[in-house]
Amino acid sequence: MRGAGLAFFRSPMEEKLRFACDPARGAAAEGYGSRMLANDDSVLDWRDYFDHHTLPESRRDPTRWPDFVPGYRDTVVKYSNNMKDLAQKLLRIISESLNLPPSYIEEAVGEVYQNITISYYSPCPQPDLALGLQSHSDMGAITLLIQDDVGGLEVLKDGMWLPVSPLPDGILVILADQTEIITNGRYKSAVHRAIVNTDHARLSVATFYDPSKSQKIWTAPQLVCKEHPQKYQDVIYGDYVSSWYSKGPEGKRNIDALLIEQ
Ligand SMILES: O=C(O)CCC(=O)C(=O)O
Ligand SMILES: [Fe+2]
Repeated sequence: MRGAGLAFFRSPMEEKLRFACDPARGAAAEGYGSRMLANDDSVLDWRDYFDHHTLPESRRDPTRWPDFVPGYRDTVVKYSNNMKDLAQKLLRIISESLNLPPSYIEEAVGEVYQNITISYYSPCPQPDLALGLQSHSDMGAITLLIQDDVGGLEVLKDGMWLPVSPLPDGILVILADQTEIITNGRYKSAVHRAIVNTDHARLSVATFYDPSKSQKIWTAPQLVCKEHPQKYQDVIYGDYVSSWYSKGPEGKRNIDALLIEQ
């Protein structure tokens, strides 16, 4: 999967632009895009990406993906199916760890909407003025990330940014906001960002396991008690996503807007 991505990003711009995302389709459009320019004057995102809509199969149209890298489309389809299985296994383990029925979180999320985003961060002449990808938490249920050996991902822990050592053969699990809501905060979504450097390009592939826009997400009643009052309001996932796109992450967790005053 990383090889396919790298071959794409190293291809001539005119080839890549044949698969550019359509800005008219909004921020969630599929295809090749670039955030090398700031949309305001504060933070620069120094990142090229390719976003694939992979599940449910009705959204999956491999003709929208590169045709000039041999094996690209088959690789993405295979990877999509494998990552779905792995994400579901992990959600089962998480459910069981909380004494919920194994399929609890999977069912609470409903039909999976999976997107796969390859990010390519080229070397940046002034890394102190830019971020590869600004601070955010992922909005869906769970994200599986693979990366090369360059490093650049950081997670926020106790107010400090900690670098994540890149494990080129590992799959990094990033819990996302809906899992935090369903588990009443027992599992927390991770605030993370990507930084860039002057010398090395970096490639990562994030596979997002998200609910459908119409799915209602609520906290498992089994996890609400006197010691653990309900933390978050119920939310329709589509409304959650729109509020992120209208306000932007700005380093603050989108999920905090749902906090119930205790
Ligand atoms: O490039 C990375 O390591 C992070 C990517 C990421 O967080 C995302 O696409 O949501
Ligand atoms: Fe992320």
